[in-house]
Amino acid sequence: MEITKRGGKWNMIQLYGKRRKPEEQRKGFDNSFTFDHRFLSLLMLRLHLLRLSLSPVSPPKVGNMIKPTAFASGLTRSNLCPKIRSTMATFSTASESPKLLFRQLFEKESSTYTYLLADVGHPERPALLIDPVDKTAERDLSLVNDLRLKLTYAINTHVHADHVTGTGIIKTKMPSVKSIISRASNAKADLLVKGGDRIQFGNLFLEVRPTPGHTVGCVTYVTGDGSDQPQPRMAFTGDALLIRGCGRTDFQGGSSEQLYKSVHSQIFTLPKDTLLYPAHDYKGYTVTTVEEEMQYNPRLTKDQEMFKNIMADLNLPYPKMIDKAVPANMVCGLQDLNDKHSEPLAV
Ligand SMILES: N[C@@H](CCC(=O)N[C@@H](CSS)C(=O)NCC(=O)O)C(=O)O
Repeated sequence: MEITKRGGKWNMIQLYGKRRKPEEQRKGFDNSFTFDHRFLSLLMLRLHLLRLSLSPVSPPKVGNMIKPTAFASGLTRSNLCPKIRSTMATFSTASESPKLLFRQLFEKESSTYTYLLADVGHPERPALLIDPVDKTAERDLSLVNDLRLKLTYAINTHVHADHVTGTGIIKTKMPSVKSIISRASNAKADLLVKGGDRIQFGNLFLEVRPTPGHTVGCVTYVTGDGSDQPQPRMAFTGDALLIRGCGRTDFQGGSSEQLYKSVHSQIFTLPKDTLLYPAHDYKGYTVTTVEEEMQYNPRLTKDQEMFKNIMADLNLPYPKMIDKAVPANMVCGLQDLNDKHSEPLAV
């Protein structure tokens, strides 16, 4: 390849190129070869394969699991020739380093945050939504679509009392999406999780931590611990911990004693720089850290007895939608959709 500058423009005379048509030459185009991206791609692929043939062959290791990811998209060992087989395995390692795409989304009527996470380093771009809301489910799906993600899970941190989850609508529009909630919530969903479980999306995962107290089944989802996982870690605390606040404890099996223990044992023990993302904010905050809340949270920095008194004196009115929201969320938002939805739910 030769690169020249003529008339203030750089021109590439490329080995894999295409000569310009005579009429283009007459119009004053440069009469050298034009650059053709298809040929460049071919050249780069050849160089890449040459490089791969010199590197050791091993499938990607994810935690304790060996993932045969080269074969995840319909390719099987039997339909690959031996030479391709070895390069495919190595190729998948190189192309699948986890890379987190993260979006914080807001539903203004209930002041709810929904979170979109995806592994865009994985060829399938698997994604999950945490705490989607019915009113903004279409917006969330349109974003998933725009970003070319494959939505795998719609996850709830708990049975919400102030809004209906978007999980039902999402499952109706995208039946392959699996709903997730904690087993302790006693709600119905495709997958029921408990403390210690991992929710895998591509080569990234969320760890489930039980954080009861606002409701019996509240959990916090934390990004994985490991050098191949996002740093700093991120925790999606639902209503257990709000920025400079916490969830109320006066219904759905709430307990201030339990909430205090949950936050101190499951959230404040995370690394200090862990980013905390709550399910609601009523003051305009978006994110906080473990360190910040351990220092400034006006409720949770107190001792347990004081915390109990603070919570007992909150005197908040019941959420306006509680009578509609709780029954709907006990079936992950599928209450009006069951006739249209044939997939059985696991209890
Ligand atoms: N006004 C809202 C409900 C507000 C509310 O009660 N928020 C809950 C989380 S949603 S159940 C909460 O725990 N708040 C804690 C606090 O200190 O504000 C409505 O009517 O929907």
